Amino acid sequence: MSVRDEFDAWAADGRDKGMEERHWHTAKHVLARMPVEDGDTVLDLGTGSGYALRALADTTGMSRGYGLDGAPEMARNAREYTLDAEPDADLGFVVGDFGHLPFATDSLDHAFTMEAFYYSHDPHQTLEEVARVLKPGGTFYCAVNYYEENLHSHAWQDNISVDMTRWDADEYRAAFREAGLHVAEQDNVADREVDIPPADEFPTDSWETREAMVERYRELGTLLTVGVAP
Ligand SMILES: C[S@@+](CC[C@H](N)C(=O)[O-])C[C@H]1O[C@@H](n2cnc3c(N)ncnc32)[C@H](O)[C@@H]1O
Repeated sequence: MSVRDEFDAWAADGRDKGMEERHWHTAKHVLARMPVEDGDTVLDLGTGSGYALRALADTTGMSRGYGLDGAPEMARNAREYTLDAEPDADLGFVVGDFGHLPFATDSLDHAFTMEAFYYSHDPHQTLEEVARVLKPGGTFYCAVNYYEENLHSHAWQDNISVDMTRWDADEYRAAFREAGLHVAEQDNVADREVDIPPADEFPTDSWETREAMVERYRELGTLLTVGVAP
């Protein structure tokens, strides 16, 4: 199944909002670290419901944001939610693919992506595209929950028809550098909000042990890699 078919179905049955709720626990900490200044332009790759741009518009002086998504229904929902929110910045949602970013070279100040990068058909090409569209000194905040060290995420591929790339932290750093980005930092951002029941309630439907759930959320959390365009 294509990205379009898979994620249009998610948008149609409300899973875009479900993702937003789950991802917000760590995405908000990543967004708060982005050095967005007044007048900046920000790209959100795989924008889903578009919450990241609306949050940045609320908390920074950014003037323009583009949410790119391969699923037209996701982009349509994001547009609707954004109209309702009446953000201070000019936010637009475009349908496109991570392989060919529809932006001019050296045109964007920052890029963000949450739980989307690893769906790219060619993640190396996507990084080259990000490096191309960022202005010198522009940053790329790349956040993923599906990665090699997070053993608890490995089975996710079985439930989704789009191929997913599972890199470890070293591979992320190496790929960023190969694409010409400097690696400014890499970090695990813990999810401190997901409810973890007391030990005597395990096993649950999803978790054999409390230790495994603690490791997944409180220790591994979201892997963040930050690249800077030279
Ligand atoms: C798991 S969702 C995450 C959405 C949002 N960033 C969030 O945190 O909730 C991944 C999104 O990336 C989009 N996507 C996946 N592969 C893509 C590709 N190759 N090009 C453009 N968008 C893609 C999907 O349509 C989907 O909306």
